[in-house]
Amino acid sequence: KSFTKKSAQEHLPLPPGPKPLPILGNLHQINRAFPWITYKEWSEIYGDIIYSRILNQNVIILNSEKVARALLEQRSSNYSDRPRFVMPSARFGVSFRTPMQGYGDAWRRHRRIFHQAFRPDAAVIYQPMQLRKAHQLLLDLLHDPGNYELHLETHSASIIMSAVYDYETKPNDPLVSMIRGAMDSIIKAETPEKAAIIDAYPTLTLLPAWFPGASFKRHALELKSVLTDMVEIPFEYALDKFSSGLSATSMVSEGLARFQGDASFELAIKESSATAFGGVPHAAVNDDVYDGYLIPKGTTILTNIWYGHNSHTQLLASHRHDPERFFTPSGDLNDDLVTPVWGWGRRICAGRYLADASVWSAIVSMLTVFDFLKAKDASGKDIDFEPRWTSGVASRPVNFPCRIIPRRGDMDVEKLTSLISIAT
Ligand code: HEM
Repeated sequence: KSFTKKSAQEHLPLPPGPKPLPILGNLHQINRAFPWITYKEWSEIYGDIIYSRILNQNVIILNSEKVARALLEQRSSNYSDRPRFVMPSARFGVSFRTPMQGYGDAWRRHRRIFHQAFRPDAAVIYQPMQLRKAHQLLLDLLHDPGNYELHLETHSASIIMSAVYDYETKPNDPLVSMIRGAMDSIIKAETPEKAAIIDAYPTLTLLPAWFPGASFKRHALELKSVLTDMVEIPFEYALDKFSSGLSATSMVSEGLARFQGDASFELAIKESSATAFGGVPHAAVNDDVYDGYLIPKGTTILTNIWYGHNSHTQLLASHRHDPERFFTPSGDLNDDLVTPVWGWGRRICAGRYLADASVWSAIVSMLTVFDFLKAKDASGKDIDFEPRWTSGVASRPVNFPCRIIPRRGDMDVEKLTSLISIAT
């Protein structure tokens, strides 16, 4: 019976998509810096579920929240795997972090550790620390508004370092710089499109690192050493603190206390704690059928979160400043929590409650104290600019000229410090 079902499935069409070339597939048609733009253009022609081929890999792009939910949430057990090579550097043994784990026991251990530390009722423990970090962000912005990008990055890194390792960051912290450097490399270079090229031509990995064109290998080897430091150094710090009985609540101290003596968990705590951020593809475990189309086993599933957002919430583009989108016609808050940012199904972001509270406390604190305005030129006219975005597996706005000025004209560091101490 299962044989008949399988042969019937094999004759089903694949989802619609652009015509592939014999070896390249659709690789040549994809905007490699901003693939989501290509995926959006394809969706206008082919719809919400698109089949494409990158070299020898089947890639299905989900371009709407509806299809993403139908597959990744409602059929979660079939779509909770990760592609074999999410990252090019996985070829060189860089695959210990939670987002890259296949759907199996090691991943389950990682998720348990995250869940214990960051489930909704546990994540509230970190709120006083998050508020303290939001206040530090205000002081940094007041003192040195031109470097706002650095202050925002320091804010999010220092919350993660505190919640995961109970590590208090210092100004210009070397550990934060190291982690920022490693994350930058991952985001820029470790895209699923590049992983597909190396998966199709594994012999490329045999080229010596100095060979022209083998830059990915040089990069992967460098990344391997940076990532090893990123896993070992903060973990050793947290372990020492835990052993001396001095540690406050953190993901590592909670994990060590709970699973002490279980070697597989101790390794999982070390590996999972190095995870700071994910935006990564899913993979289909078995053949599946959706809307009359075949989704073959092993297919890489990419959700175009960017497009999902821009078509989300009554087609109001997320890049427009338009708070009205969160109100009902009668003026009450609607129930839109913009959940697609966290992904879907069993691989949904494991740090979402912590991250949500960090973003919220930082935004409300900044809006209370500052106005964010366009920068002015020498003649006092507003400087207009076209927003630009970084490329890679995650994207953020490129630094743009702006003025961050206190809403109260008499605000200085001393006043702000005293206001903060009254508020806490
Ligand atoms: C605003 C900040 C954040 C955003 C937008 C975000 C978003 C995401 C997204 C989209 C995924 C992929 C979900 C999927 O595959 O469907 C993910 C995975 C993940 N995130 Fe986050 N995340 C954020 C912050 C964090 C933080 C602070 C932590 C940890 C403290 C964290 C831990 C993880 C982990 C462990 C995974 C992998 C889950 C798995 O593969 O099972 N994230 N995140």
